[in-house]
Parts: sequence; C-alpha cells; structure tokens
Amino acid sequence: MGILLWIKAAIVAKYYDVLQAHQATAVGVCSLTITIMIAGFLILKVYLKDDKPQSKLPPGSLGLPFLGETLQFLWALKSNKPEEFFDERVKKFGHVFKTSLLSDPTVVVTGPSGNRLLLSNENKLVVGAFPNSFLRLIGIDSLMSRSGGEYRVLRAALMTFFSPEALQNHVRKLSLKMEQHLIEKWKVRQEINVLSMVRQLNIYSICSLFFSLEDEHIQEQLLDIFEVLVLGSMSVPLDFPGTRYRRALYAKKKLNIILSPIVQERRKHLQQGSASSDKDLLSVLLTVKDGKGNLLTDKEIVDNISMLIHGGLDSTTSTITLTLKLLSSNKGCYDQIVKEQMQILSSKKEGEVVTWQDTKKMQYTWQVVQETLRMFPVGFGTFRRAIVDIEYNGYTIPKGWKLLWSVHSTHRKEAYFKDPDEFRPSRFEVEEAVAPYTFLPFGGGTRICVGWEFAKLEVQLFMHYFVKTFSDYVAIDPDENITMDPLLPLPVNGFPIKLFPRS
Ligand code: HEM
Repeated sequence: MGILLWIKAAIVAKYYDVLQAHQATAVGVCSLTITIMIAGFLILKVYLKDDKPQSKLPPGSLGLPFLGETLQFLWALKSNKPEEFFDERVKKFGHVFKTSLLSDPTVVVTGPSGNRLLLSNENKLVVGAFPNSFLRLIGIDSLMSRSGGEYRVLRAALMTFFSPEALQNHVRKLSLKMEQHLIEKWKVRQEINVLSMVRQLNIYSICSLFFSLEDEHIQEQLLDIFEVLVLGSMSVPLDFPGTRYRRALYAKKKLNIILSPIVQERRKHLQQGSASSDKDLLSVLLTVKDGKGNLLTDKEIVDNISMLIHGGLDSTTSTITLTLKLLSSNKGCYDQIVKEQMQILSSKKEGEVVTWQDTKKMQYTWQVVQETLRMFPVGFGTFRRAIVDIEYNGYTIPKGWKLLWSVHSTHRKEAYFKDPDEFRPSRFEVEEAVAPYTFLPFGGGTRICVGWEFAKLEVQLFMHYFVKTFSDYVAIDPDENITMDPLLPLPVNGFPIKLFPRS
C-alpha cells in the first residue's frame, strides 16, 4: 500500500508542477501520460477491489485511480471558473454526484437542499473534516481538528471573545487602530496598492486585538509566514525538500517560535495579577477552562491563535480589497456608502470614535459587502465526513465518505439571484428575499465561521474610516482582472489606486 501511495503522490506532484508552470512540452506530456497509464494499470485492480458495491452510490466519476478529479478541480480554481467544475457534473449526473478530491472519494451535494444537509446536521450525520496535512499547517490542536463535545467546549471558549456582546468592548480599540493606520500609512501617499496595504492593516489590527502585539517588525514577519502558509495549504502535501508544503511546515515552526514566548509571558503576568483576563483574545484563552475544568495548554493556545490568524487575515483582506474594487466601477453605490458614513460622522464630536450602535446604522455598507461576497466568495465550500450511512435523494452516502457543499452551486445562479453577474447590493435590502441556504459566504449551522461578526465589524469600520479620510479614489487600471490563485479571489496586481484625501 505504501508504494501505491508513493506512486500516487509522485503523479500528483508531477501533474501539479505541470499545471503550475503552464508550459508543459509535448515530450513532458507524453512521458507524463505514459507514467500515469502504467501506474494506473498497476494499481487499478487494487483500487477496484477496495471499492464497495456501487449500486446505491450517487452517480459520478472517481477519475483516475488515487488521483481522482483533483487536477480538474484545482484547474477550475486556478482558471477562475470554480463553478464550471460543479456545473459540468450537475449537468451530467444531477444535484448529488460522487467524485474523488484530495485523495478521498467525495460526494458533492449541491443547491440549497445539499447545503442544508451538511450545514444543519453537524454531529448527527456529519462532522467537520479538514485533511490532516492542512491541520499540520493550521494547528493540529486547534478548533478545526475537534468534533463533538470537545468542539463545543472550545468553540464556546472562543466565542467569549468573538460573540457580538464581547466584540462591543473592542470597537474603540479597533477604530483607533484603523484610523491611525489610514492616516499614518495611506494618507501620506498619493498612490497605494490596496491589497498590500489592507493586508498590513489587518495584521496590525489582529496583532493588537488578539495579543496586544504592537511590534511592526514581528508583524512583518507574520505577514511573510502566513503568505507561505496559505500557499502551502493549497499545494499537494508532499513533505520533500523544495516543495511548497515543506516550506509551509517550516513557516509553521517559525510561527510557533514567535507565538510561544508571548503565550508563556502572558501566562506569567496573569498569574502575578499584572494582566487582566479580558485584556485581549490571548488573555481570554489563557483563563477559559475546558469541560473538565482544565486550562488550555500553551500548545492549544498557539495553535488556536495560528488558526484564527489563518482564518481571518487573508479572507478579510480579500473582502475589503474587492469591495473597494467593485465600488470603483459602481460609483452610484460608493456615493450611497459615503452618504451613510458621513451621516454617522456628522453626529460625532471631534476625536469621537464609532460605537457598536453606529455599526448598526451601516446597513447599506453591509449590503455592498454581502454582494461582494456573493460574487467573490472567499472559499469554495467546506468538507464534512459522514458519521453514519446517509440516505439522500434516493442514494446512499456511506459512513466515512467525505462530503462537500459549495457556494458555487447557488451564489451565481439565476434561480436564486436574478441577473447573478450584476453587482446589485439592494438584493440584500430585505433579508427574507434571500432564500435559505443560498447565500453562505461564512458557511452555516454550528460550524459557521467563528470570526464572521469580527470580520463584519472590521469591514464596516474600515469603510467608515476610509470615507472619513479620503473624499474619493480612482483605480489605476479599471479593467484589472480578479483571479483565484491559489484560493482567494484577488485582483491580479493588487488593485493600485490613486487617493484623494479629505481636506
Ligand atoms: C470575510 C471574512 C471571512 C469569510 C468570508 C470567512 C468564511 C468562512 C467559511 C466559509 C468557513 C467555513 C464554515 C463551515 O465550514 O461551515 C469559515 C470557518 C472559519 N473561519 Fe472564517 N471567514 C472570514 C473571516 C474570519 C475571521 C476574521 C476569523 C477569525 C478571526 C475566521 C476564523 C474561522 C475559523 C476558526 C473557522 C473554522 C470554524 C470551525 O471549523 O468551526 N474567519 N470561515
């Protein structure tokens, strides 16, 4: 079995390199094809023998032995057409189909009822299922690797920081950080690259709110580390010298070296009474107890902080960058945001910051962000694992199989959103107008994104202080494309803009 896994890994690596390089020669393709045919022939018997009877399984193709349809999937992501991977198979096989992705046979369920099946049945039919190779980069001891009771306890602990009630206490600090950054780093330039500046702003806010770290040198180091981690988490997990995955494992070690002493020092300060238990996320994590009354270990805290930075940094960066990009070509919408934010600003005295109550008045701003996330969702969906045999639409999904739901089966579909390719924030004006389980940028159910209220607050505050600091902006290249390489949708050149400061 070990050798078969090795053959599979070698094939995946070779094909992936070809995909990445975009320049396969005819000879390369031939030798690759022959390698695959021979290897495929050798392992086909084992593969088929291992398969369960297929009669009630959903229709579909498992693709090449072991390799599955991973390459088609990665290719669809890379060429900015993730929906095509799903659409082609829905057309051929119907709304539930089987495939094989990232080494595992997987059943894809599409449309609102498929989304509902996975998102409303955590611990009853399914559990969250992140690949181990991914968890090694994110943090093996983080929430993402937990299920059942352990998951509930840790999630509740994190929510003592991320619930709306708790977040209210951080609005002032976050507001001050955002405004300071915009004035000190953005306003001093006439032109900026939005993507890189927003990423800087986000790490600055995250470091300050999560563990009160203000050292810009360490923030820069964290930005580099997370760049490598994101690339590694979307690569084939080959732990060989020179691979993206190996580099990412090394980056995770560097991250542990930065975070561990911060955790240890704070634990000491809390024990000595020289830090308060609600100072920031780190203090909260150091004082919450698990179901058995135990404190979290240093390793659990480091891994959870790593997971939260991984979850929060680039997702919010993509959302803010694309919101500005879409608004730059929809000036009517931007004018409405300016009106909404200036109204809030007009009720403030000099130096007064935005409050939690003010963010409730940013309804139109949030509609714009939702529309951005509908058109350019940050991920493609998430995997679950069946914990029992699941009967669905006349098929049986066997216990142990992976399942995948996807935003791409509803977000841009005419059946759920009229004129889906048009940027129209008003479609979110009336909440009830959006059918259940059709709009899922943050997932849903008990595993809904832990940081979604925080992300909402960050984007709303950003838009407020952006409007307050600048009277307008223009795109240097209004036709700049948006790409999804490696995973998040981003403008190819980072969206350079010209800024016009308010006088
Ligand atoms: C616009 C910004 C964001 C988007 C679009 C987003 C989207 C998502 C999605 C789709 C999921 C999967 C949910 C599921 O499987 O049902 C998720 C999970 C998660 N997100 Fe976010 N996210 C964002 C911001 C954040 C932030 C700011 C944080 C933390 C500071 C965060 C932390 C997490 C974590 C820890 C999980 C895993 C939850 C679990 O497995 O229980 N995210 N997010």
